[in-house]
Amino acid sequence: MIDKCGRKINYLRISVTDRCNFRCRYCMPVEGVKALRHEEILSFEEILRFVEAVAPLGIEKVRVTGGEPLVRKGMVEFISALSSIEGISDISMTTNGSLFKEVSHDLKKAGLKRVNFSLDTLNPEKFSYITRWGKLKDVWEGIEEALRLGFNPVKINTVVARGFNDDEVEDFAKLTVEYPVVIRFIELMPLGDGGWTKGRFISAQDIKARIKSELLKVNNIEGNGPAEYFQLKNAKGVIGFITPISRHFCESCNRVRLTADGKLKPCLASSAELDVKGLMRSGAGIAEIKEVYKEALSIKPYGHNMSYDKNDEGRNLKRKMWQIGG
Ligand SMILES: Nc1nc2c(ncn2[C@@H]2O[C@H](COP(=O)(O)OP(=O)(O)OP(=O)(O)O)[C@@H](O)[C@H]2O)c(=O)[nH]1
Ligand SMILES: C[S@@+](CC[C@H](N)C(=O)[O-])C[C@H]1O[C@@H](n2cnc3c(N)ncnc32)[C@H](O)[C@@H]1O
Ligand code: SF4
Ligand code: SF4
Repeated sequence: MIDKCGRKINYLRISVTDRCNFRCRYCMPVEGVKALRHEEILSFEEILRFVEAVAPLGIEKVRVTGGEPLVRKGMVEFISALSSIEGISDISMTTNGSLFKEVSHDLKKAGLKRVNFSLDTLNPEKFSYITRWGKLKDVWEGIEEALRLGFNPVKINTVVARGFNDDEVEDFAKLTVEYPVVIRFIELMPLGDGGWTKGRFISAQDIKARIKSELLKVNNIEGNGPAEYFQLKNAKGVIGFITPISRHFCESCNRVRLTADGKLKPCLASSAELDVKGLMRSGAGIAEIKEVYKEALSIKPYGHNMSYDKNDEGRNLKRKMWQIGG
């Protein structure tokens, strides 16, 4: 479907859980996180019913995210069921990668096409610091396994934070010489829940400046993501910059989101949400689900006004990244 701003919406991001086995410092607080109760989150059957309803309205691509999607039991069966829905041609996952290796083969067989790993440092001690207790080795083995199994492309998302990993930008970029991965540097958004804010922000322009090697412009990387791409000479992989703050890409936005607790969100950076769970649990059928989806598109904002300028905490959105499905 085309929304009121003329954008083709074909991408649904589904958060399958608000739980996570990490507590990345820019994302979640270490304590005080009250996880949703089992009955508060959509069952896989409910999510599948929703996808079946919206696929005929133009949703072709589905990304599974969270929280950490792989902490939810039954992911392989869920991916398999998703991939059998008519019209869904691209199923991908965004994961911290720590639990990926052992289920990677089954996920591939079930129909998962692409994986984006989040990895913010290449230093094991810094990795345990940023995630609070994670092991870099687990994630790296997951990435290598994804490459071995032929997931394509394999993307690595790196949120760059001043004073934490801005000294590693060149090292990340150089990974693309040896590995056929897509490294995407992401600007820190004021949607975190860990107290990392304005002082940690670095614009993509400044991130780029930390790469001393020549960057050659590249087009057409598979995926829906809002990034600008480059390549180092003779590299197997590609480098991208995601610029939610310094250069908005909302005019080409193609996505809506379903939260773990069953709210349909037309935009990551808006508190607007429609209650799909309540609707489905009150016995609504496919036609009513379609109507609520159309309503979401009709209120999808043209853009966002997240910024660090108004106050240091950014905007007071009702939900943070881990609760929306970053
Ligand atoms: N402002 C904004 N940022 C987004 C949006 N979607 C994703 N991002 C940012 O981009 C990062 C990467 O997102 P991914 O989950 O890897 O998904 P993607 O970029 O859509 O992925 P591909 O389909 O592989 O291109 C997220 O962690 C966010 O920081 C969005 O709709 N708006
Ligand atoms: C919320 S996580 C959910 C999926 C999974 N747990 C993971 O880490 O990939 C999705 C993405 O959001 C990013 N993210 C979290 N907080 C962010 C923030 N404040 N600004 C920018 N990106 C953020 C993470 O780095 C990760 O790449
Ligand atoms: S970024 Fe992902 S892995 Fe890290 S705390 Fe947030 S949801 Fe968990
Ligand atoms: S901020 Fe909203 S409108 Fe802009 S790209 Fe993200 S979801 Fe789309």
